Amino acid sequence: MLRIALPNKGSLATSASEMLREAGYRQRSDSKELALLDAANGVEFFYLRPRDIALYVGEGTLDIGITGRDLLLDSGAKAEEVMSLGFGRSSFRFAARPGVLGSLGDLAGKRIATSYVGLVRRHLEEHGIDASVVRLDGAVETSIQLGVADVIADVVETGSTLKQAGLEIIGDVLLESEAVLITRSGADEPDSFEVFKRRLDGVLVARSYLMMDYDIPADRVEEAVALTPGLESPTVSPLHREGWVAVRSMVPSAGAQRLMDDLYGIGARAILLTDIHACRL
Ligand SMILES: Nc1ncnc2c1ncn2[C@@H]1O[C@H](COP(=O)(O)OP(=O)(O)OP(=O)(O)O)[C@@H](O)[C@H]1O
Ligand SMILES: O=P(O)(O)OC[C@H]1O[C@H](OP(=O)(O)OP(=O)(O)O)[C@H](O)[C@@H]1O
Ligand SMILES: [Mg+2]
Repeated sequence: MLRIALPNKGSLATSASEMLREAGYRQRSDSKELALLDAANGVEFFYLRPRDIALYVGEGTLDIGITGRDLLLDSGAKAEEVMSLGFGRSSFRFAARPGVLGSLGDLAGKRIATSYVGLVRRHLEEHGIDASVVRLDGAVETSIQLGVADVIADVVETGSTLKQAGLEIIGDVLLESEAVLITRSGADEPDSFEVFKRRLDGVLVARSYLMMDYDIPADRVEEAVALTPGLESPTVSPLHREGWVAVRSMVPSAGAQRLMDDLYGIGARAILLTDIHACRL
């Protein structure tokens, strides 16, 4: 039985559950459920605070987990990233009132409020900066207005929270984060982990590719196939109409409309795009 830690609430919870559902696993219907057994697939899910997930996995209490890269690195747990999952993207940044800091060098002697003390301390150490770190649970943007800190270090997604608080970003991104699949560092691969990873991979591919079909004169097929090489190799089948063939190929969703225009331009017709519901490569 593969024991898997999943976010119980917050920014990652819904997307993580959706991804697992798309991969064919049972998911809880009530957000108060703490654990869920999917016996048919040989897995058991435990719904935990995203911040605690790396600890459970690092200690070996649970085999694998889904959490944010920033939370994994902040925790210092003995767990490592196996695969990035393409949702929950954010960046981790310093911010302050305009004019307070010219550059990150001016952080020395300042009070920095954050919920990610591990990340911030490591960054300060690496840059030889002596500043004090104020640990807060959330709403860190308000700490400046309330006089508890001079600078904050926090997750930025759209930037609207910073804007509302009248703060501006300072310096470069400390970390680009997204949801990641994690295991215990150095552990043997748990049973059935390969199948689990392949299923998640299948979801990522199904989300980022479409299936394209078109008909084309046989003498243009090499040109067309160069535009739609597929992942392995496109399927080319004969058509009843003499001198024409049908081509079927997976194409990246991004830019698919442009690709249809280009194919039309070289003589392809009946160009169809369809969703891929699930896949194993
Ligand atoms: N807009 C966002 N706000 C906070 N975290 C985000 C956001 N977008 C993505 N994330 C990611 O979600 C993870 C934090 O999730 P967590 O559930 O702890 O915080 P939260 O979404 O702020 O929830 P809470 O309601 O408990 O404050 C981090 O990996 C973070 O990078
Ligand atoms: O860049 P944005 O799109 O505005 O998102 C980032 C904000 O969202 C999160 O706060 P949340 O609403 O989770 O409140 P919290 O600070 O109490 O965790 C995070 O801590 C930032 O404040
Ligand atoms: Mg939050």
